[in-house]
Amino acid sequence: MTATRVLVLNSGSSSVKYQLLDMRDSSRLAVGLVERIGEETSRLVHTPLAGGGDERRERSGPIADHDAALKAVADELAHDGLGLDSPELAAIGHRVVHGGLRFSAPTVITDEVLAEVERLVPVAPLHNPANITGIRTAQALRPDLPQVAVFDTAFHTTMPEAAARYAIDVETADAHRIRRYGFHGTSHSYVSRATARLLGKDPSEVNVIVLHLGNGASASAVAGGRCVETSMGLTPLEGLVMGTRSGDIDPAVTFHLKRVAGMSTDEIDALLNKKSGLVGLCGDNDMREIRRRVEEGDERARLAFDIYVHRLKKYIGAYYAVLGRVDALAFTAGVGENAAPVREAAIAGLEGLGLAVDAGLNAARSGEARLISPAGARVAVAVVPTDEELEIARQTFELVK
Ligand SMILES: Nc1ncnc2c1ncn2[C@@H]1O[C@H](COP(=O)(O)OP(=O)(O)O)[C@@H](O)[C@H]1O
Ligand SMILES: CC(=O)OP(=O)(O)O
Ligand SMILES: [Mg+2]
Repeated sequence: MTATRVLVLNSGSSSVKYQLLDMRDSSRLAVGLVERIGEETSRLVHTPLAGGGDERRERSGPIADHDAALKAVADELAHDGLGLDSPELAAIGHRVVHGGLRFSAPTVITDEVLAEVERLVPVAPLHNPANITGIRTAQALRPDLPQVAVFDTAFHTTMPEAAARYAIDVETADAHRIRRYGFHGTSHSYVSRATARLLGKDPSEVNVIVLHLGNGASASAVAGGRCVETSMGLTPLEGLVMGTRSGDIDPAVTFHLKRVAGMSTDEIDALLNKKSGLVGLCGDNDMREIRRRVEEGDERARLAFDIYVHRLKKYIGAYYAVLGRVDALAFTAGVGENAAPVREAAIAGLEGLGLAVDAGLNAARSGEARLISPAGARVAVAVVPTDEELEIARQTFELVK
C-alpha cells in the first residue's frame, strides 16, 4: 500500500488546528481544533469527514499543554480508524512560524533543523515553542515517519533588501540577524495565487495586496507571484493592529515604559504581545463581539474598530505605492473572510485609487473565493478563504512522496 495521507499540525500559542488529508485528491478525512490549551476550559472539536459522515465531536475540560493536546488529537483520530499508527500516513507536516534566514523552502525535520527552530524562539516567543512541542510529540508517536516543517517566513525571503532591512546600524543588525522576516507566508502565497485564479490570470501576471486578518494580522504586497513587502518584521509584532498585539509603535515607547514606568523587558513584551491591540483598546479581541458592541453604541469598541481600520487603510495606501500598479486586493482569515464592516470601512474613500466595494456583494456570505468590487472596477477587491493546512499538506507531500 502506498502511503498517501498527510497529517497537518498548526500549533498556535494556545491552540492546535489539525487536518488529515488524502493527497491523491487533497480530500480531508478529518479536521479539528484544540483551543484554550493550559486553561480549565480547554475544548477539542473533532470532525471526521471520511465516509460521508460528519458527526462533530466535542470534548471539554482541562488540557494542560500542547503535548497533552496532541495526544488527545491522536486519540480522536484513532477512534475513527484514522490513528497515527496507520501505514497510509506518509508524513506529518508542521506549520513553523519562524525559520529565520536559513529556511526558504519546506524542510524535513532533523535534530539540527529542530535546534535552529529552537534558536529562533526569542523572535517568535508565542509561536515557535508550540511548534517545537508539536514536532517532538509527533516524533515520539511516529519516530519512523518523516516530519516536515513549512515555514511562515519562507514566502517572504524574496523581499528586496530595501524592504527587509531596518534603518539601524548595519554591523549591529547583521551581528544579531535583525531584519524583517515577515510571517503568515503560507497564507499570503496561497491567497495571492487563488486571487490570480479568480481573475482568470496566472500569478506571474498580477500584482496583489493580501490582507490576512486573523488573531494575528499582516499585509503583503505580491508582485507577479513574489512577495516584495510585508507588514510583520523581526517578530510577528510589527504592522497591523491585531487581536492582542499592538502592531507598529514608536520603539521609544519601550524605553519610556522601562525608564519612566519602571516596567521590566518581560512585562513590556507581555504588554505589547498579549495586552495590546483590540483587547488592550476595548477588552475584547473577537471582532464579532466588537461589532456587537459598536452596534450598541459602545464608544471604546468604536474607537478600537476605528484604530484597527485606520492602520489597515494606511497599509493599503503604502502597498499601492510600493506596487505601482495593483490588480487585486484580497481579504482573508477569520476577520477578513467574515467581517463585512471591516472590509467596507477599510476601502471607504479609496475610489481615487480605483478601489471600491459593492455593498450587496460585500454583505453576501460564501465559503468560496469571490469578488466584492462593483462590475468594471479598476482594481478587483476579493474575499479569498485561506487554507494554510491544505498548502502545508501539499508542500509536505511534494517533499516526501
Ligand atoms: N463572523 C465573524 N465576524 C467577524 N469576525 C469574525 C467572524 N468569525 C471569526 N471572526 C474573527 O476571526 C478571528 C480568528 O481568525 P483566525 O483566522 O481563525 O485566527 P487565527 O488563525 O490567528 O487563530 C477571531 O478573533 C474573530 O475576531
Ligand atoms: C505569525 C502569527 O501571527 O500567527 P498567528 O496569526 O497564528 O498568531
Ligand atoms: Mg491563523
